[in-house]
Amino acid sequence: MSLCNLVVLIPSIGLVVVLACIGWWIYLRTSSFHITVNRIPGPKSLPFIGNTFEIAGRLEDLFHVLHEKWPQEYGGIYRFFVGTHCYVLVSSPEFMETVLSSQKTIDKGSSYDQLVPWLGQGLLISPGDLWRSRRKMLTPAFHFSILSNFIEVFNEQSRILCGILDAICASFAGGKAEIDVYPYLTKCSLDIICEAAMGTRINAQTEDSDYVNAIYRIGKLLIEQFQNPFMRNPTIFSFTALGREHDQLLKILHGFTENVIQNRRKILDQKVNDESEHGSTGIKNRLPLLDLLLKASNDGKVLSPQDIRNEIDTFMLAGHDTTSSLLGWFLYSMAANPDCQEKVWNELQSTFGDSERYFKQEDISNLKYFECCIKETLRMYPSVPGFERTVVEDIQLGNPNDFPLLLTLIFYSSTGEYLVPAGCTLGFLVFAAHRNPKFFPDPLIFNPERFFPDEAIGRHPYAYVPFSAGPRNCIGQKFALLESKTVLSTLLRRFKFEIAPNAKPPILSDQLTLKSINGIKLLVSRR
Ligand code: HEM
Repeated sequence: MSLCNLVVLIPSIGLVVVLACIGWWIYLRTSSFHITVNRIPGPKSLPFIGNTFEIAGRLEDLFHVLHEKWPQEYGGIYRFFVGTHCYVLVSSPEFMETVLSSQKTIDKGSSYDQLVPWLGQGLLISPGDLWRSRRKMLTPAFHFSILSNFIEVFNEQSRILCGILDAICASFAGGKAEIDVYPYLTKCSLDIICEAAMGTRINAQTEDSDYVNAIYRIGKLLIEQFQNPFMRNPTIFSFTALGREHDQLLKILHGFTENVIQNRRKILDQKVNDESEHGSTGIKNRLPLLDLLLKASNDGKVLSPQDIRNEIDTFMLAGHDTTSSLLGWFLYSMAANPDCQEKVWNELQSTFGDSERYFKQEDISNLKYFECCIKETLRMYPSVPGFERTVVEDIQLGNPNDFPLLLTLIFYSSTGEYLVPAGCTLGFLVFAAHRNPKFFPDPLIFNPERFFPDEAIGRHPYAYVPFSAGPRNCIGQKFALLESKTVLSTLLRRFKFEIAPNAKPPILSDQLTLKSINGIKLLVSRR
């Protein structure tokens, strides 16, 4: 290209950029969408780029900006832009209630798209009517009477975990081991959900398996993909090494689930034949989820084999990563608050004494302080620190009719009333909400007494939402709590947990669930 051409080209490009910026500036100031969203407080944003630079970078920085810095600067609602897309994030209980209790804001946000190749349209991400019919179909699988069948699995796997920790402690001088407890807890909850959802033992705690390694790896890979905006484009992603690895992992994960489903279908068919000829086969009725799906499938007419696989894969993810997070943060909280650990230990002693017996559902009523410690852990370290919905119809947050019309028009945003227009993504900042000093004074202090019945009276019901709330809340809440109580009580009866003298505080990040980037390293010893 000649010098003469360059002399013409460079100013032309400059002119186009300037004109585009002016056009964008005029659009921002005149479009009703932007006038409406800009009434919501939030950081200043650049044309086309929005606030992308402020949230780019390390996971821990992103977490800090979204859950701590901006809520402190702007309060219970703020907006920002990634490129030209508007996100409105809420942590005020009043706004959470309006949205979460509505049947209109059911569809998930675009951040979940990355999970589609693995989970398809499983319950966690399915939209509108599809979600409604699946939720109705799956709810009976979580009935109280069915959950009690699983307590044996919870106890068995807790014992295996204790055996592993025992052996590790014994290998350290003085019987006190310094370990990152997180991987052990993850494998325990993987074993539990696998048996509960699929009726299959993967022995994640004791054996190496391609399936377990693939589940581990895909969680990390999805975070790597999320961190790179280019990789979020499926076409670009498919040409990268990470994209190819992703496809390999999906082959392993889908292949495993399909195999289990086929085997279970054969067993069920066999069971029906045997029962019609000889009465019950005596096979334990411990597999409501997969059985329920297979029975509901009506030979593929209602649920295709892929639909069933999607639901099972969804439960494998939603049912293990969340619980491991709770187990890990609970042990950390106990180690960091030895007085609370002693109180829980005393309560366990008076319930179990020195007996090695299994945890039973009836024990729960004797373990009130322990239960408050679990609730307080989920307050300070909610396993799901944030989640999203797509706004398909404009939503009014608050009620402007409570205010005189003129006042509302002039001071729209300062009255605390906002309109969130269709097209935005609404995010729920559970972590920020749980650390709001208005509802939880001294929020950084671990204080289980906040959940004593007298203390909790009058607290806004949406100030504490670890399992979300409203129609699209966590379907596995009761399962998760029963599992956690079994595993944690078994661990605390046998072991003491302490913070290692030179341990660095955990670095928080949202990696599908709330995780510590530097693990959860504790000193573990036998009681
Ligand atoms: C401490 C443990 C757990 C926590 C804190 C938790 C929290 C949550 C939250 C906040 C949501 C809503 C997410 C959103 O709207 O995007 C959710 C949804 C869900 N959870 Fe859990 N969860 C836990 C354990 C479990 C377990 C053990 C299972 C399965 C056995 C499970 C299955 C699901 C499913 C399938 C959904 C989607 C429900 C729907 O959209 O209808 N969760 N969970």
